[in-house]
Amino acid sequence: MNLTFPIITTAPGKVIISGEHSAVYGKDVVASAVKNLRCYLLVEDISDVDKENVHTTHDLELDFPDLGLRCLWNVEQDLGHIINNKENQISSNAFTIFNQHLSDDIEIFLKNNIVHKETHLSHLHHSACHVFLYLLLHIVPKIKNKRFIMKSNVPVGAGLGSSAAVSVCLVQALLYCMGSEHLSDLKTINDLSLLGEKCVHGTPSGIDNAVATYGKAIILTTHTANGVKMKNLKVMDKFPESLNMLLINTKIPKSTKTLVANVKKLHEKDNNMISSILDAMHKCTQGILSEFELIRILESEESPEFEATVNSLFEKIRINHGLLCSIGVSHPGLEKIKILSDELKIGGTKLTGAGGGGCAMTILDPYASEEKVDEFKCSLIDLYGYDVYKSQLGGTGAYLIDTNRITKEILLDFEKNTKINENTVKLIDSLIP
Ligand SMILES: Nc1ncnc2c1ncn2[C@@H]1O[C@H](COP(=O)(O)OP(=O)(O)O)[C@@H](O)[C@H]1O
Ligand SMILES: C[C@@](O)(CCOP(=O)(O)O)CC(=O)O
Ligand SMILES: [Mg+2]
Repeated sequence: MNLTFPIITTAPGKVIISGEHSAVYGKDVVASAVKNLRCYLLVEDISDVDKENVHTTHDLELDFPDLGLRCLWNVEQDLGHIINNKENQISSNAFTIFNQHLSDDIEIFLKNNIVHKETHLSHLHHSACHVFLYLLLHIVPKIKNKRFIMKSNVPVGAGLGSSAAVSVCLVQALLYCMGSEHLSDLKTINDLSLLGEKCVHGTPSGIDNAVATYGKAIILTTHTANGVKMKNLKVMDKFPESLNMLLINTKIPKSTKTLVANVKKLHEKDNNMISSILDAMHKCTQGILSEFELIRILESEESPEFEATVNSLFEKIRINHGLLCSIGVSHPGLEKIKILSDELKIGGTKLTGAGGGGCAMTILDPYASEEKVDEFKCSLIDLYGYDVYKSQLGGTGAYLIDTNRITKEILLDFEKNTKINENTVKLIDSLIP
């Protein structure tokens, strides 16, 4: 295989319609890719001129400008002790299994090599380096002379799956660097990106990386066969066309790791009570899916039955949010959105993703007036400074753009600018099927 560089890999963010947190405990979950939110990773060769310019002998560069993070490493000098340890070497029959030893060694390396202050940013840096090094050393430890520049339109830590989109982009790019024939094998990409999510928060359900890998909308269910838990992915054909959705970003920072750990503590403290809440969330997800199906059948004519089904959907979304609130994953900033949505009666609102800040979603009532919806949006923007997006659901999952399709314009924007340019996004997106 003739490997040419640069390449770009890209994957979408997601919105969880129902089932966040309960999914970690094997309950049903449904989520969709979001068309206008994607992550982009450029991988290119490091030239000798680049090295002379910074007077180093680095042969690996991580450049994550969204986090203000840049690391230059020399693979042999800095990471050789990790790579050469037999326990960190991944055999081909364990290629998609998480290696705790490797993850622990990376943790020690980062503790000794990255300046640690107890700030939100330094937690983000730590977690981003951990995921990057884990996937790199797991998939292609022999890598040399490559720069990885990651730029994303998925807001970081907002509940829209930025961590999973990052992992999926890294995995597909690393499979390319390895010269793997699994490069476009979505199952391998999905399995390996789950390992990246494990680095971020320990016990991922797999829904975020599945959506970032496969795109579209996905229902993830878990069943037990002979005592072994098995995950089943089902691509959902379509959402009802009569329903529009808003995504509201409070911009309140949160970490999925902390929220998942808090729910775990609660679950350990009162297993019975929390299990019942998780079961109720499972029923909510199943109910929401049935309402969607019925709405799709009924939506061509606005009958009383259609209206009743839409109301029943909103009821389940309300219950789902209440259940999430009861396990402590809401936030006063999210409740403000919920209250305003109830006051103006414009549809069903719930938090989405891990909660504790980040985003809420509102499915708009098709009978709500335009004025009320505008009042809702303007109040959120003007009163609280939130971002409001009209979300377009669906879209392509993991995708690789090869060297011949990367124009000078795209390359220059990646190399020179901190934030990805809107035109570059349009150019790249036009290359995605
Ligand atoms: N643009 C980005 N560049 C590099 N790393 C990123 C980027 N966006 C997200 N990440 C990674 O994802 C982590 C945030 O994940 P998480 O807490 O699960 O929030 P989210 O809800 O956005 O997935 C960050 O700590 C970092 O490791
Ligand atoms: C809380 C959880 O259900 C979703 C987390 O999503 P996000 O990282 O907040 O985008 C965790 C999971 O499913 O792995
Ligand atoms: Mg995440």
